[in-house]
Amino acid sequence: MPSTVEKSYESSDKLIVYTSKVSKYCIIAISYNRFEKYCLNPSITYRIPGAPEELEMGKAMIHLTRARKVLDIGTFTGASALAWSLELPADGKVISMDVTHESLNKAGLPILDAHPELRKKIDFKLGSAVDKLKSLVASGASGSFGFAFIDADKGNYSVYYDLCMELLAPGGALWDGEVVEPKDDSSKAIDAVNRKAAADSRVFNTLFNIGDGVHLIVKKH
Ligand SMILES: C[S@@+](CC[C@H](N)C(=O)[O-])C[C@H]1O[C@@H](n2cnc3c(N)ncnc32)[C@H](O)[C@@H]1O
Repeated sequence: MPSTVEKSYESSDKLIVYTSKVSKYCIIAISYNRFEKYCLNPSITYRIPGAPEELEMGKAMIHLTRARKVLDIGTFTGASALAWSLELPADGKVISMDVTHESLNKAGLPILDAHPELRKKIDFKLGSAVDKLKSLVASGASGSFGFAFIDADKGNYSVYYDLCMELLAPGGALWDGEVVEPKDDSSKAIDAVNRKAAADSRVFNTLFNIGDGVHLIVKKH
């Protein structure tokens, strides 16, 4: 039987459509539909922004953990970074990283430029996320982040997991953006990090049927 877990904007499932209608997606106020429209362009490699329900759930985690600093691994258009910035206090910071800023420049920055109060909370870093995370560790930032969202190249998920565990404070939440049955190299890499978290006594972990599946991992106190 095919999986019924999918992002709300791709779904015709009545329950998913209903729950997404009832949920209040604050990011829509900041033009989520503009991000979606950009992503419909067939020339875009990564056409998938985080689904609104995933971004809203992440925002709830930022609120619950009272995070002041957030890691956003995989910027793409900037939609997820923007969502986290909405929930952070005025002096909060999102460190968002990507190997390209093409989609950010075309889709996210024009939206953020109209919201300087959000733009100032986001530090967009260009380059390999592994290198950027290692630099943060080297700069003494270990244990200082309250929330991390992993949503980039699947082959590096295990490395991202280890580096985020180092950078997160106890009680911090790690959010791994996709869960699928292991078939190809990407889904096998996601499955491997899911099993790694499940076997890691330093964390609580649970898989949610939200969007196309989300793994929430919380570093224990
Ligand atoms: C699924 S998209 C991210 C979506 C975004 N988080 C959102 O919610 O809109 C994945 C992104 O990861 C980036 N990426 C791929 N490999 C990377 C790497 N080694 N380091 C940093 N970013 C990478 C891609 O360029 C792409 O923009």
